[in-house]
Amino acid sequence: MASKLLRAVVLGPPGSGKGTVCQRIAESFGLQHLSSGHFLRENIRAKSEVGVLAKQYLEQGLLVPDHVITSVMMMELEKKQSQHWLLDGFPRTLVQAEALDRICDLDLVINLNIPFETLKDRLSARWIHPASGRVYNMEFNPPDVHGIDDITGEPLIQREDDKPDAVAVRLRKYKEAAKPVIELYKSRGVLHSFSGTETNKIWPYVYTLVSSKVRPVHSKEAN
Ligand SMILES: Nc1nc2c(ncn2[C@@H]2O[C@H](COP(=O)(O)OP(=O)(O)O)[C@@H](O)[C@H]2O)c(=O)[nH]1
Ligand SMILES: Nc1ccn([C@@H]2O[C@H](COP(=O)(O)OP(=O)(O)O)[C@@H](O)[C@H]2O)c(=O)n1
Repeated sequence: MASKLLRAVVLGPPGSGKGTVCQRIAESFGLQHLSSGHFLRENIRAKSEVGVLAKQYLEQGLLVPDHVITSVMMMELEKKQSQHWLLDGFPRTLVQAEALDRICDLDLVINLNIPFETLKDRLSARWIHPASGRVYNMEFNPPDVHGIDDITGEPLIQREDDKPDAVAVRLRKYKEAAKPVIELYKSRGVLHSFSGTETNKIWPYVYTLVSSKVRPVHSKEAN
């Protein structure tokens, strides 16, 4: 078992289950889950300089400029230098992947391949708890009480960019931007792709893969 700190990335289109899989990996292996989308939404809520700039892009389903998201993520990664980490939503373009290259060597890239129709269905039923980034789905993992976060009791919301028009733009943009990133990681031999329509079926394979790099927090098998 390697003792070095894990540097991992989860790639996949909107709705592919990056957040869901990252949350499970973070819980099972005790590593830091860093979601670029969550950081952007936190900045928007706080009306920070980055948030004000990013808002217009997120609302339209567009990617924020590379230098903006890269500087947000570099600041976060600097704070987590001594921990295992897992990136969700970053890098999304080749320029972002090259910036990440300058600060670390990735050990593992998990790529989620999910059919287009499945993505659209999932996003229309996604609800989030904005403060924590916890993700629910009215069919897959509904909250205990409709519209309420299980942990805090606060209201859940639907993301503006999960509305059908923005979803169509996001899915199209994802493909163009992600292709060279996927090619880069494939050529390095760190890319592991998983296809399917159900996270619960993909998860045991992801668990086994991550177990080959980091020790699970609890020594029970994935289920
Ligand atoms: N029906 C269904 N929904 C899922 C499955 N896996 C994840 N979801 C839900 O699909 C939505 C998108 O997943 P999320 O992890 O947020 O994807 P991301 O956009 O790639 O981070 C969320 O509402 C999840 O709860 C699944 O296997 N089946
Ligand atoms: N590297 C990134 C990550 C997110 N984003 C923005 O944040 C939005 C939400 O990203 P996310 O990773 O939370 O969600 P999904 O689009 O994967 O569902 C994206 O649609 C982009 O507008 C970005 O511009 N650049």
